Amino acid sequence: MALAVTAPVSIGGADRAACLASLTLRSRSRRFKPRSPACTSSVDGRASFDIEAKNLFVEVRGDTGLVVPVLKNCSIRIPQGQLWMLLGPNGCGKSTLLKASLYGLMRPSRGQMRVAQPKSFVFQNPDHQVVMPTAEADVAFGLGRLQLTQEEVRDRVWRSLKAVGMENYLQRPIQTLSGGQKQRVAIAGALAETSRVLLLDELTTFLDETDQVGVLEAVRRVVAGPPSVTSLWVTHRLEELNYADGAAYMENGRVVLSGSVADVMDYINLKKAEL
Ligand SMILES: Nc1ncnc2c1ncn2[C@@H]1O[C@H](COP(=O)(O)OP(=O)(O)OP(=O)(O)O)[C@@H](O)[C@H]1O
Repeated sequence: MALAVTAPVSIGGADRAACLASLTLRSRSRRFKPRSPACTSSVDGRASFDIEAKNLFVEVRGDTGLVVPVLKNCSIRIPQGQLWMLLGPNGCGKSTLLKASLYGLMRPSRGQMRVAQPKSFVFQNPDHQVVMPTAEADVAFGLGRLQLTQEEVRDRVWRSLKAVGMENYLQRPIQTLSGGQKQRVAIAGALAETSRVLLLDELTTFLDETDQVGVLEAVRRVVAGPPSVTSLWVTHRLEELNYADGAAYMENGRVVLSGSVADVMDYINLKKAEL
């Protein structure tokens, strides 16, 4: 069955019922209760979003010097205090959208991007981010520019490492940590800077299954807070959707579907079935 999706939609009704029978991917049992992807969390009852892109365009200059559009009228909204996964085929613009969320890494040419502050980006390869000799020194590194006492720094570092389950590794030389443990140190660094938004780019690419689950569970704990954090995670791994409150799917520079994990899974399975 062909499904033409040109704007953010959710799949429902007869289409959905007809497709469910052919699905091959089912959600594994979840270890947490996802929040409603359409939740409202502000005091006045209106929806509150920590990440919001509206009709965003991003262009880059290609190797030949020509300007290449990468994001084309891309829109997305991530509710406060939720973990959302961003999926889509290679080259559709996922990382670009994440980088556009951090002005400076990639500046939109048109449209609006609003991301709550402070915000942090965690890279795919922790070796590009975790640079100090010990876990403690690395998490403390970003705090140097703040006017904090030594005791405050120590306290923040410990609390941040504890949030990702790494409080027993304070003095551990970085080169002796696994990839997943380094990723958790990188996340702790963002938390120590009291980041309200975490932008996460394929964090588990280089990790085995144990480390993958360790990082996913750490991010879930961090998102739950307190204080709660909002997170957008780019992934190709469908099993990671089981940890998300919501999901968005991109194609050709724009978000074509955004909402519940079940809807995005259904859409991906539909696409697989069409191949
Ligand atoms: N600085 C740049 N110069 C030239 N092309 C770029 C640049 N940045 C991104 N692109 C192109 O924009 C497109 C989208 O790239 P992006 O990395 O955002 O995709 P992606 O969906 O994250 O891909 P993947 O899943 O493979 O990581 C690709 O075709 C990429 O080659």
